[in-house]
Amino acid sequence: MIRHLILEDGTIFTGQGFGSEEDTIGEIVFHTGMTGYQEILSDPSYCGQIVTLTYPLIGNYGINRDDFETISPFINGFIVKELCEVPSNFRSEYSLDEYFKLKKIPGLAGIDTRKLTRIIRTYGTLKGAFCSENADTEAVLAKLKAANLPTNQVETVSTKTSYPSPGRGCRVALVDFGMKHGILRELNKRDCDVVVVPHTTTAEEILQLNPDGIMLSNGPGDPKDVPHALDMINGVLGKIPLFGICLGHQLFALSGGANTEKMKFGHRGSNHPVKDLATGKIAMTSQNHGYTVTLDSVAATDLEVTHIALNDGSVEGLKHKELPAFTVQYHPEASPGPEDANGLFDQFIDMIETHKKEGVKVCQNA
Ligand SMILES: NC(=O)CC[C@H](N)C(=O)O
Repeated sequence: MIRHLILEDGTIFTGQGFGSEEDTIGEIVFHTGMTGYQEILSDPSYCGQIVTLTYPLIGNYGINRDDFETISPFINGFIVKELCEVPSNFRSEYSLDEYFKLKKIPGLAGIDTRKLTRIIRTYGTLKGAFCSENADTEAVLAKLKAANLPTNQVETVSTKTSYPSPGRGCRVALVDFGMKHGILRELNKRDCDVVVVPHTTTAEEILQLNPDGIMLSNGPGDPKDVPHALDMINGVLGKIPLFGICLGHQLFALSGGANTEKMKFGHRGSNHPVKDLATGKIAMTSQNHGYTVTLDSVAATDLEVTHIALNDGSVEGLKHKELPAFTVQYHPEASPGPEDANGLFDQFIDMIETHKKEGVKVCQNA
């Protein structure tokens, strides 16, 4: 099946459709990782977006049972240069084409993804639409230009009810704004007694769980679309240690009085160097974000910038100057990507232990 991709600037790419035959629209973003397409396509932070991969051959190890970051993907489309139709890996259960048919996600293969990426890098992230060979491209373009991108993605991807992921260690309330399973895996690995709660949970409801710490997950969209989380964050701040990742980091910044803004084309890849300003150490990090904390807005708050991106100097980490709370813009859980920053989960557990020793809270296994 021949399929077109139409960009809002009028560019038309024509390639081979795969997966579902549905026509979708979405914000087009590119990811530069060489591997990890299964984790990328199932990361809820891409909700509503069409993801293109810059690595030229995708699908060669298929889709397996173990590497999902959520149960069902929320992406609106996937674009690759060359699609591997016959995957070869002992874990593979589906080809990308079979999997996308099952999940009703349209794909496009055989277009020049370098050209597409250069357009995004030049003009910034733009809207795009998939349509069939026979569609009236002028009409699709007009519809695309008029279309508003959704603003309720956190509502779409967050759990509707709380659920436990039991352990014998510290109890962590994990606020699900569109949580990647990798975060839960890292907490479970450290034997945390996790309770995953919906994004609408209030500070009182969280404190009633008697947690030793709180984690703010990653998630899709603009952090300013989640204003209800700011009161919750301020309500628990200082009472229990806090760790936030990506959207969680941006919400922490907003709750502390700093600002966020949309980036031209964001950071999505597996090799973004980030500098820890306290130690001077550089970590290679996994990233997926289109918004960032505005550097100049942090100075007037009680927050401090702890990490910066070496590629563009943007804010990559924050901490509260006095209270036990820190956040990062990148993904210490990796999946996909390097695990250089994995120790941040241990830092969080250490922070909880220290907080407990100070007599504020007694942990189950203390
Ligand atoms: N992975 C994330 O949590 C992304 C955060 C936010 N949706 C952004 O694009 O910046």
